[in-house]
Amino acid sequence: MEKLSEVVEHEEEKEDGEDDLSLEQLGLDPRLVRALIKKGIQKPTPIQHVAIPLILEGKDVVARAKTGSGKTFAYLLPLLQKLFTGSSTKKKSGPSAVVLVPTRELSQQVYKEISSLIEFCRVQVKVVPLTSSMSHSDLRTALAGPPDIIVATPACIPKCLSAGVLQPTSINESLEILVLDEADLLLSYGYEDDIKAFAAHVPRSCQCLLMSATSSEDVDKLKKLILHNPFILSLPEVGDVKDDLIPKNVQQFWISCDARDKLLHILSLLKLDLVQKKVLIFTNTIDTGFRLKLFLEKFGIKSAVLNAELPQNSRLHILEEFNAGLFDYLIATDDSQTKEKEANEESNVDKRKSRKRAKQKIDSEFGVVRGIDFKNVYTVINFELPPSSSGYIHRIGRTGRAYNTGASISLVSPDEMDIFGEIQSFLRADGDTDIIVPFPLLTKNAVESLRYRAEDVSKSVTKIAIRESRALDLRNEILNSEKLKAHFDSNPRDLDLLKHDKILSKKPPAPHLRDIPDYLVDPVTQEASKIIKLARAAMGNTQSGRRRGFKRKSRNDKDPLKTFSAEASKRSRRGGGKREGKNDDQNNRRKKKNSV
Ligand SMILES: Nc1ncnc2c1ncn2[C@@H]1O[C@H](COP(=O)(O)OP(=O)(O)OP(=O)(O)O)[C@@H](O)[C@H]1O
Repeated sequence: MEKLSEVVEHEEEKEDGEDDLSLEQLGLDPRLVRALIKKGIQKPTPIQHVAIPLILEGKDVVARAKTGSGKTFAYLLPLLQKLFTGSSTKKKSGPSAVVLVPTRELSQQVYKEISSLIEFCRVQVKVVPLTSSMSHSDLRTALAGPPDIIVATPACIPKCLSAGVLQPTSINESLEILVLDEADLLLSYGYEDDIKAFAAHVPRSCQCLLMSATSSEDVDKLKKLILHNPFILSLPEVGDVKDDLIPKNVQQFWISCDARDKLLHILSLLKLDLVQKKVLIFTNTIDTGFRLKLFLEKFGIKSAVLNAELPQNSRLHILEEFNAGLFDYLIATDDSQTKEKEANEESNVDKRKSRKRAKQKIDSEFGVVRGIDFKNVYTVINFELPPSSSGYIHRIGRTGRAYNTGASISLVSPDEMDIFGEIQSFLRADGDTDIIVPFPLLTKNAVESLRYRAEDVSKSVTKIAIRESRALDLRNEILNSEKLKAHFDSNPRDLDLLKHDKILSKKPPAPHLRDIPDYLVDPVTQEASKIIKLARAAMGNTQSGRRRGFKRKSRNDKDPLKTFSAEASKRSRRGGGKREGKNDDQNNRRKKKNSV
């Protein structure tokens, strides 16, 4: 039986916030409510509003809601509440709850979220994160006790079972709640057999929850495998938009350019201050990520890279630093398909050696994008389009999380028009106009003014330079990783000292490339950049390191992408700065979209 529409429709009626339920009214324990308030959370998101009472009642739930909609608390809060108030005094031989996630990064993230709630609530609940790379003795130690909650990737559980550190009978006797988080990804990460092996030991009485950002055959498969008679919650946010997969507070833009002009375009966007920080940039291969980093470095733009090749400690640390605002630009290489592509590309260079290297080095439980809660990312840039629409949705979902606003810009070359068309039609409701609109702030003149410098510099970023920097970065990070592991447990403050956005080129950037002289920038772009800076100041975003609270109230009126008018800038144009022909039309379309 699937029970959906009445719950969801009720939720949509409350969009204007008139009769929002408070956290207490959801039936949450006062300790949890206090913990949430300490974390700056005042009221539930729509998915929390619907899911929490059902989960507290003991129902199996499948929750599909867009990226950044607060699905983690939607299952964690009732899960913890059940453990706090659990009536059983019998000593358990196994965990009461298991949370399965597709990647190690997510496992850490969920573990930290649970730990901080437990700490705020001051209750005795033990949670452990497990990864399949842990040794048997580490797993044994972690499971001694036993813990109340295990957070793990699915591959871990069969490993624990076969190593004898977790007994099937203990699971069968103890397990009360099983969560499959990011369920749409669990099977695509190759965990089907692991989940099946585990499912055989899950008792029928166990409450099962399945959370996902998109619906797919994989989600249905998992649903059939694990859940009994669940409530299906699917949350489109706005009634008249087909199925708003990407939060409506994220504006999506694209820029058409040749593949060889992508470096030039991204330079123009960043150097001319046309995007708001923090910025997360996606590439499809690790080499492209390094190419971009080296190129930007030459212009004095420091960035860090994040990819599957880096040691796990470094990856976690890079994420922590970026979230803490220690640097503004992160270049991430994502996607499991990318991993294969990367391995294939390398194998052409030196088949045997490289294949071995690719296999060894690229972590199959790594996911940059999927489910990771990047904090305060305002702009996501697709330097290259991902190979699928769902990849696009997960990437863009790193901005506009919870009640924040954000923007995305995709650089699209002619050979990417097919996948771009697919993404557009995937997002578009029947008869609707395109959701991803041309980016209005970058003029042809602005781009051309930087062409000479960009082309000159891009020639110096050779394949050899890329290979060397990639090796150097890896070496540094392996060293960092060991130091990190040993040191930071006891000296958490020292985390700040270890920077990941270090310059990789041998020479420092030339001063004439670091600063773009005014005469090179046309008046329209100058104005756009000025507005972006003002807006940043008005939004309190001058220091990227400061964590901003979530504000329900829209900040659209201060958002330059919403207020910048082509007409106004034309008036102020002093001789020459001609905008790209399409932009007026684009602005009109954009305004129309924004008024929805
Ligand atoms: N009720 C709330 N009010 C404000 N912020 C919230 C609320 N609930 C969660 N958040 C914050 O919103 C952000 C996104 O939440 P979360 O990671 O759970 O999203 P998600 O739906 O799991 O996204 P994804 O599908 O990308 O994994 C987090 O930083 C979280 O702390």
